Amino acid sequence: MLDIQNITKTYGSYRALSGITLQANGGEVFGLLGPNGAGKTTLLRILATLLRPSSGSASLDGHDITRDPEAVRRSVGVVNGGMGLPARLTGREVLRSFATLYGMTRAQADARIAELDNRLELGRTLDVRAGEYSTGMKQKVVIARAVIHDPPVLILDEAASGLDIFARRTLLDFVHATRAPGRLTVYSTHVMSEVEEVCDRVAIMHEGKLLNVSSIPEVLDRTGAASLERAFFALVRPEAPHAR
Ligand SMILES: Nc1ncnc2c1ncn2[C@@H]1O[C@H](COP(=O)(O)OP(=O)(O)OP(=O)(O)O)[C@@H](O)[C@H]1O
Repeated sequence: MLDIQNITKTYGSYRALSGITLQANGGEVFGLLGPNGAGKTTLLRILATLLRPSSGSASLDGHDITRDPEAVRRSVGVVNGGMGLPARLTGREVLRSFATLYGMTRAQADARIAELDNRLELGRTLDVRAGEYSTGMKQKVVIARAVIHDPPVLILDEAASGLDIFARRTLLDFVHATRAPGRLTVYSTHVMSEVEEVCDRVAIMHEGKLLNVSSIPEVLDRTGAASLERAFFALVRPEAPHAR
């Protein structure tokens, strides 16, 4: 479902990604975990065809990111920090306009909005203008907008950032409920507890490099660490005393 082969990205002389190779499968919630600057956003922007890799290749749902970016964009929904909503539109208007862009009829759009209302508890966000939203309301509509066309691949980049515990819970429950054969969610975060809760496997990144890809029990086993946080330190600084 996701196949990344030796992706490198340089900004001038700075190497943000060094030869990333990994695969993720349908049915998985796949975590991307790393501290600020690890390269997670750069990698996800490349997968979403918003940025070109310096070298290497990747395919998503069978579509090559450089040869067939249009097909990749149809197959993927993306949530990242930089997405605004038009202040004068209600949630329903935002979702209907995006549904139209994806070629959906009004009836299809409204059926999908009703389904997403159910799963994301959109509630009054649908009928209130985006300019009046709280952070949690905004993020719910941003997520609904990303998946309005029911893409097989969902990319969430720090999607829980800034959310209160209710909105965070709705998001994590949505991610759980979205897990299905033929569907992949890539969940990027620097928050270990979110990975522990929702991810089947996790890629641990640091300074543009991939340190480990496995399930959480496997990385604990490999490092001899008692928690994911300690496993991270064991991978980054094996000599440090807090690694285990
Ligand atoms: N346009 C750019 N020009 C130069 N350097 C960049 C650019 N975009 C990112 N970088 C650098 O590449 C590195 C990786 O950044 P990236 O945003 O991918 O990391 P991240 O893991 O998503 O971290 P964060 O959680 O802080 O967003 C960082 O050192 C960053 O400063």
